[in-house]
Amino acid sequence: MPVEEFVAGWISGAVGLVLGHPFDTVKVRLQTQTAYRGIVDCVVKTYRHESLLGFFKGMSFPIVSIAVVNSVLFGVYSNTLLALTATSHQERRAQPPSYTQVFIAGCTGGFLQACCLAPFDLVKVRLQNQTEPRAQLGSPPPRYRGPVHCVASIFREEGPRGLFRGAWALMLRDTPPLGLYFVTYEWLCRQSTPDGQNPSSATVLVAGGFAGTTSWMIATPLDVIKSRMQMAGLKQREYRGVLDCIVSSARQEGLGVFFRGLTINSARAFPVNAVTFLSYEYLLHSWA
Ligand SMILES: C[N+](C)(C)CCCC[C@H](N)C(=O)O
Repeated sequence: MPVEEFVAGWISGAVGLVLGHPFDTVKVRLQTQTAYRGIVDCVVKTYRHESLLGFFKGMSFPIVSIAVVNSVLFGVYSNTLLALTATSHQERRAQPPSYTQVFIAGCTGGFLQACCLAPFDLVKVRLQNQTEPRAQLGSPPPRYRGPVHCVASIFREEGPRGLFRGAWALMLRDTPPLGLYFVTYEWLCRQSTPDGQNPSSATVLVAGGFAGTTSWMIATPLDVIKSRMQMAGLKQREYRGVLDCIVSSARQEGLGVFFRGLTINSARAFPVNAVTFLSYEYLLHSWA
């Protein structure tokens, strides 16, 4: 099982995360809180109340987890293709896999990375939703002092299963859209690359960006549900499951609720995934 895809996935994921985390924080707040009138209002209030650091809340954990998660995603994707087509990453330029094989490999990687991501994503969302300003005299302390305290509190208050709150919604959010993610990337690369050659950096950037944007546009409704289920029991009501969350959210706030964060998800996804794919391809090419 080639290891370099896992390492390249790790590094490329971390690079993309730092670039995209502020977008992600605004998105999570728009999806789970009613305190903001829109993206600009959320950005202004966050900056005014919490300074620039407010946009990077909850990032320390994902820096570690995105390494694991992106490593699993790209490593499992590439090795599933190896199992399906008996070709390595380099050989696949000359012998491209079918889009069905790419979709299956992407879904496999998407499902397994979601299993790894669930506890980390829960902690990220809980910390991102803490809107108290940095510790000031007299201001109420936030519920969680940091990622480790958050894990300990969830474990104590909600039990070990509490760390996987929202996991089913996360798996539904990630599995088909990540299959589509890799199909979009492969299709765009092949449209602008002569057979048997490696795509240019510009092609990789554009294909990676559109792959990320397409995937996030498809995934946003379940991303809203996932975030709400992760916050349930704290500020939000408890839900009896994914379907209950979907029905009660639609009943209380209308169908538009499922597209909260779509704009910011799409805006964030293009640069983040352009950089992620470019660094991934660059690392594999330099290690070939
Ligand atoms: C499946 N879903 C759309 C949720 C994610 C697809 C892209 C994942 C990428 N690491 C990023 O953070 O953008």
